[in-house]
Amino acid sequence: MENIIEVKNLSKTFGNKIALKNVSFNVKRGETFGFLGPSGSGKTTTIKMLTSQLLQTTGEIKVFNQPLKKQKDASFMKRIGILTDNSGLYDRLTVLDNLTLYSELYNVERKQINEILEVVNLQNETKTQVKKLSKGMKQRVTLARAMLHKPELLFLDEPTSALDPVNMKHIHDGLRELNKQGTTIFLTTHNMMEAEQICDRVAFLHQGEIKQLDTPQNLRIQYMDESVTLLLKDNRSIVVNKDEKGAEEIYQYMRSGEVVSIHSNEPTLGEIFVQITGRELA
Ligand SMILES: Nc1ncnc2c1ncn2[C@@H]1O[C@H](COP(=O)(O)OP(=O)(O)OP(=O)(O)O)[C@@H](O)[C@H]1O
Repeated sequence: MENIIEVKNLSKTFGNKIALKNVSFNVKRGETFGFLGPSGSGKTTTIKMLTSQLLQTTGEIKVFNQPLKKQKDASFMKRIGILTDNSGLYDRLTVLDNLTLYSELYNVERKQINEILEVVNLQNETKTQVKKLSKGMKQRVTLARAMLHKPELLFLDEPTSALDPVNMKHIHDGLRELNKQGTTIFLTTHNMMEAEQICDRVAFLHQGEIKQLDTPQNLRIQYMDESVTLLLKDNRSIVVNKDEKGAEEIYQYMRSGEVVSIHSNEPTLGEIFVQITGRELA
């Protein structure tokens, strides 16, 4: 699969503060790629450099097969969508007027606004002024705006940080659908559940460096415990090693008909992150 983003030896320093250290990765066309890291690990800095909002100190970035600096033009901006914390919404305008303004800029059909409003669950707030919305609602309008023109490549910086579980699910469903329709998604998050649910591959960022990069499934297998858990009929659960002795134990429990279920002890992405970096994601 063709790379839509190529990053080689990327670094960024602010004065003597190193925000990003020699980071390299590729994002394939069609995938949802997650950049996971705790606060201050360099996620926003990376998104800003990938979207031409910030210049790198050293390293190369290619987007759509072109070095990035040559592309800061309208045609490039039309191919991407960006959600960052600075919302850029017009506070005194309604939700609908904000999106209409944007749709005119990007030649988006009116019916697409209604579609997107449903994706972000704001179909009943179209006439509400943005200044009267809650933080989570504003985040959803900003997200709607970033997705409205169904960009080839969508950058989302912590897209669901202010959302409750119901709206988070709405957004995840919407992102999956957009991805199915062909949008490549690059998202940052410190929410490992979010990453597990929607990302095809994830990079673990810690203090400006990529510590791991793989599919969630491969990471879970790589860091899997050498044991399995048996749930028995009397509600006991026992942990058995994956060795000859363990096999014998499992055999005995199976023979006596006590086993309800057996499952492997796969760690969550959050647990893997702690194993690698010694600190929590959130
Ligand atoms: N304009 C700036 N000037 C100086 N230092 C900066 C600037 N922007 C970011 N930094 C520093 O770079 C590091 C990475 O910051 P960045 O905002 O990329 O982290 P992040 O992973 O997005 O964190 P968060 O989840 O809190 O948004 C931090 O130590 C931050 O203080």
